[in-house]
Parts: sequence; C-alpha cells; structure tokens
Amino acid sequence: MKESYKEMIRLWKRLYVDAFERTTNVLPKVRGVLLAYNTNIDAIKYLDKEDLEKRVEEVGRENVFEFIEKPSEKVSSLEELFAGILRSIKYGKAMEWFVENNEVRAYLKEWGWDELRIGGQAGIMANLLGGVYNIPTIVHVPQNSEIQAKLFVDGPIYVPVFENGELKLFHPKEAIEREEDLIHYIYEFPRGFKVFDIEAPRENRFIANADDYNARVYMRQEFREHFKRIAERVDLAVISGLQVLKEYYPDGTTYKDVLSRVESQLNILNRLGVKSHFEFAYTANEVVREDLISMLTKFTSVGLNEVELASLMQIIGDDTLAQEVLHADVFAVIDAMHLLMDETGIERIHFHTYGYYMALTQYSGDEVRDALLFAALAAAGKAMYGNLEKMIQIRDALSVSTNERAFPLIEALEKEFGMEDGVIDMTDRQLAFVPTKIVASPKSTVGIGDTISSSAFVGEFALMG
Ligand SMILES: Nc1ncnc2c1ncn2[C@@H]1O[C@H](COP(=O)(O)OP(=O)(O)O)[C@@H](O)[C@H]1O
Ligand SMILES: [Mg+2]
Repeated sequence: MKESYKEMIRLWKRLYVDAFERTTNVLPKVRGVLLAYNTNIDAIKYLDKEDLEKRVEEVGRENVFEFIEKPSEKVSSLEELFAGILRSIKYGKAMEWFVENNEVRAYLKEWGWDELRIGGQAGIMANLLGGVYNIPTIVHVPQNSEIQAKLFVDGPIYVPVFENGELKLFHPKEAIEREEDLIHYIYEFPRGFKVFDIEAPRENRFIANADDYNARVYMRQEFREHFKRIAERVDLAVISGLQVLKEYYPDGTTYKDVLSRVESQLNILNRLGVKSHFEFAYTANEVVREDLISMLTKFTSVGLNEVELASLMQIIGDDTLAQEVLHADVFAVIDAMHLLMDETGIERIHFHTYGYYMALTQYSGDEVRDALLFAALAAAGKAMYGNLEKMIQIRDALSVSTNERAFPLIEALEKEFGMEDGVIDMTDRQLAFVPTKIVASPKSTVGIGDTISSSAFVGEFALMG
C-alpha cells in the first residue's frame, strides 16, 4: 500500500472518531424536526416456492404466464399480481405496481407477511431521529391505523392532534384512529430462487402497493389547516414523498394541486426560519421533475444520489454531463452540483453515492464535513444491523474500514482544488468530501439513503449551533 494511503487511513480514522463524538454531544440541542409526508406499512414476505406455485396454479398457470411478457404495470386481477411477481423473479428486477382492485387487496392481506416495518421516508426517518437520536420529531401520517402506529418505536415521536383548537402532541400509539392500513406488500426473493421453470438471476423484490393515500401525497387535515402551529414547534423540516406524483389524475386534479399546497407550507417554514431539506427520490415523470427543480428554490437543502442528480442534469444540463454523473465521476458531479445551485439558489446540496458523499454549501465550516462523517457511520450501522435501534450501533460502525477506493479521488481533489481534510474553500461556496464506510454484506439496504441525508442535515444543524 502507498505510504500516503496509510496516512490517509489514519487521518480519516481520527476525523471519524472526532465527528462521532462532536455530533452525538450536540444532537440534544435540536428542539424539533418535522417529517412529511410519506408514512406507510411495509409488509415483507419472503417468497416460498411451493406456496407460490400452488397459488399460481389456483389462479390458472397459463393465464398468469401469458401476462409475464405483457406487463400491465398495475394490478387489477390476481393474474396480473402473479405475473408481476414472476416477471420480477425472471429478470431479477425490482418492480412496484399499484393494486387497484379491492378483492386483490383483500387477497394480499389474507396471504399475509413475515415481517412488518414502518415504511415511507418520513416514517423511516421518524424511527431514526426520534427513536435513536432522541430528537423530538413530529411526523405526518396520512392514516394512523393501529398496525402502523405500533411500528413506531418508543421515543419522542409525535403526531399533532387538535383538541378544542389546542395543539397536542401524542405518540402515534396514543392517537390511533380507525383509519386505513396503507400497506406496501414487498415480496422478496434470493438469487437463484426457482419457481416453475423460472430462476432469479439476482435477488430482488416485487412491491404490490395498496396505498391510495401516499400515491397522491394525501395531507391530513391537521397539516392543511394548522400547518403554522405545527411548524412553530420545530427547528428543521425534512420533506419527501413527492416522487410519486403524476401529471394528471383521473378526477381532473393534477400534481400542481399538491405542489401548490407544499409550496404554501414551505412559505410558512421560511417565514418562521425553519430550515428545510428535500429528500429526492427518482421521479419518473419529467414534467413533475422539472417543477420539483423550481420548488428547490424554497428549500434550504436537498439530498440526492447519482441517478437522481443525473436525471436533473437531463433537464438543466446536458446528456453528456448526465451520463458522467450517472457513473459518479467526481468532477462531473461537482459541476452538476454547482449548476443545480446556480439554477435554484439552494444553500446546501448533499450528494451521496456508493463510497463517498459530497456537500456543496453557500457557507463554510468543518461542521459540514463532520456531519457527513456522522451520516456515513449511521449508514454503515444501518447496513450492518439492518435496523438501527441504539446509538451504540452507530459507534460500532467506527470499526468498519474507510473506503480506500475513494483515496485516489481525494488525491485528485487535493491536487485540483487544494482540498484539506476533505474541505475545499471555493470562495463563495464550500465543498466537503468524505470517503464512506462500506459494509461488505449488508443486512438490509432499505432506507439507507434516508438515513444518510437526515443524519447529515440534522447533525450539521446541531454542530453549527
Ligand atoms: N453496503 C453499504 N454500506 C454502506 N453504505 C451503503 C451500502 N450500500 C449502499 N449504501 C449507501 O446507501 C445509499 C443509498 O441511497 P439511495 O440511492 O438514495 O437509496 P434509498 O434512498 O433507496 O436508500 C448509497 O448511495 C450508498 O451511499
Ligand atoms: Mg434515496
């Protein structure tokens, strides 16, 4: 190993330890975080060959197989359901189809699950920020059914309830309503999974989405009517879940109806001085994507991965840049981040990819880098344990080695921009770069991106004091 790499290992080890200690010390300073909008139930089932074959036979094997190569992209019958599952297995592809039919929904519920987990970005982040970081967290739950409420861990996690016009905060379990179960049925299969003559080339999952609420970014009345009073209770807000928006809906409404409501809530957050982060997720519809870029102007911060940044460059950059970003070419990513900042004026852009993170900010301070390091520990802890429950699991991630593949990138950035300890002073902007910790055989990768972005955003705010 190069002598300079040994030094880098030592340097980053020290930076990681310091960042962990500093950040955990200051997290209690955060008065409150608001998380909106998507929360749901993830029902995970590990597919069983015999059970699946029997069910396919019951529905009619020929009918199901006929649909495998004619994907309907939605589920309105049992034939389509099983064709979707088999197609996902056949190609080893992650797929998510919306379940339109109530009888199919009843069938899915009857079929059952092996595990239930809180789902949706807001829901996942609530269990992290409230449950692990112990930060008072207000979460938007489109529906507060009993099954879902019980998936929130204990801790300062709240839903707002208005009683005689007075705002009260309750743990979801203390505010259960007879409302709908918003279930995302996740059918997982391992590589090599065999069913009939189909064999999975890789592990993956098929999701049958039986959730009308998050699909439309439904907002509860409390949030529509009393948003200001909820927002007054927090320092920070993290918004997510807008990626599902469609251009038009059958009832004549459009995505703009949702976005205008979100915008008025952002105006309130901005008037109150609440810093807001938008967690991007791949947004299939280009018209919606373009409007999301315009809306970034109202946010303080945005978090995205290489696929998402590339998809924005197709709109505000060019195809070459988009392609380079997609391959996480570090100089292209930096150009793209600058372009996105020029275009939107947003103060902070946090890019995450496999192996490194970067944050471009319109302010400076080592705190930005330290928050990224803390986030990388949280991500590695999550990958190691599958689910984070205790701060100590994040500390354990200190023992995972730092990604040495990022070291040549560090050398290149030091040479090109005079980066020091992961920080580049760009006069009116600062760029922070951190090599992350990669867990070789992760227990689960669901929700790691949300863990990374929310940890860094909240951590940075606490560190900046
Ligand atoms: N094995 C792993 N160890 C550590 N971090 C990982 C591992 N696998 C993935 N990650 C991190 O998780 C991030 C996933 O975020 P993202 O692509 O936004 O997906 P999602 O939002 O669905 O979780 C990657 O960018 C990478 O930084
Ligand atoms: Mg993500």
